[in-house]
Amino acid sequence: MIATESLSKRYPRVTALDRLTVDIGPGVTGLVGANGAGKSTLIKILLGLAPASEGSAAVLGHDSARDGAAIREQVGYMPEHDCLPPDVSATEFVVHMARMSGLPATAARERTADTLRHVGLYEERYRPMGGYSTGMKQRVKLAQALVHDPKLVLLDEPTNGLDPAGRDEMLGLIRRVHTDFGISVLVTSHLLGELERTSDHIVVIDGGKLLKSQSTQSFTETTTTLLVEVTDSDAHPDGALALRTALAAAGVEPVAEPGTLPGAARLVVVEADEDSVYDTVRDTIADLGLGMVRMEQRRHRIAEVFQEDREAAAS
Ligand SMILES: Nc1ncnc2c1ncn2[C@@H]1O[C@H](COP(=O)(O)OP(=O)(O)OP(=O)(O)O)[C@@H](O)[C@H]1O
Repeated sequence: MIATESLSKRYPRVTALDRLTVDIGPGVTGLVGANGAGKSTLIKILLGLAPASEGSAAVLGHDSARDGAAIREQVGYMPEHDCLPPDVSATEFVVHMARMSGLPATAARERTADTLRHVGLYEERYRPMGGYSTGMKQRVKLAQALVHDPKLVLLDEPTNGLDPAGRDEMLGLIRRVHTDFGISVLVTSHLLGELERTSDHIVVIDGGKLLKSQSTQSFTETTTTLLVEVTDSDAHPDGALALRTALAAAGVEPVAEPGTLPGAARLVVVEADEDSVYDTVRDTIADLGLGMVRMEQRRHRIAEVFQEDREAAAS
């Protein structure tokens, strides 16, 4: 979908991209980096809206420096900042954007209605956008990126300014852009954890340089930490507590788990550094007469992988 080769962008005072070489395939790719890491600069170069200082970039096989118009025909772009005209409605605006992309009038109106419904805008779509909430504006920006049925969309910080519920809804919508329509997505965020569930692949840049590019799956490899969930029983109304106590007595000391996991209070967490721990856990649960709901190896969360990398670099 996207390939850059030693791509650099230098402004008089700052190097926004520094010899960035990266390949991005189909699916949903998260582009992560702190503010100022160079994400928006990369997107503008890919779209052919800004020239690179050095190196090259190709999108869907087109050279960004030469074929910007061909790229923009097949690619949707959701800019980061608020850029919607306040005095027109979402429908008028998205129809206009569809017409700009070359759709005939009837097709533009039909595609607009479908796309706005897909992003969750209904009756409000006839009202002027000046009165919209941030979440509604982000949805319109997403809709105009999708209306001409692109092969790829570049979404610049689509969750910016949203509350946690709005953020989750937007991330769900982005996932569906790929699963429902087969459109590939490059989505940027300064929050690593946020793209963990949404992306198939993660690219991390820092100071314009490539830090990592790998599948989300390989970021979240399994650990030796074992999560165990058990049922309660009449004899043990708090099954998890009973299991923790019995495991400690059997020489397997449960470890504390940060309360960030869903249902953390109901989970018993042990370090399974030896295979015998699995047997001890199973036998202890059977002896207590509890039901085992699940026993699974915990997966790394991406943020922890980076924490470990940073700690390794520091030591
Ligand atoms: N037109 C410009 N002129 C000068 N410097 C610029 C220009 N555009 C961006 N920069 C600088 O280049 C660096 C990268 O900016 P960029 O907007 O690409 O970062 P970003 O990762 O998208 O961050 P943010 O999310 O804050 O926009 C920053 O230091 C920024 O100040």
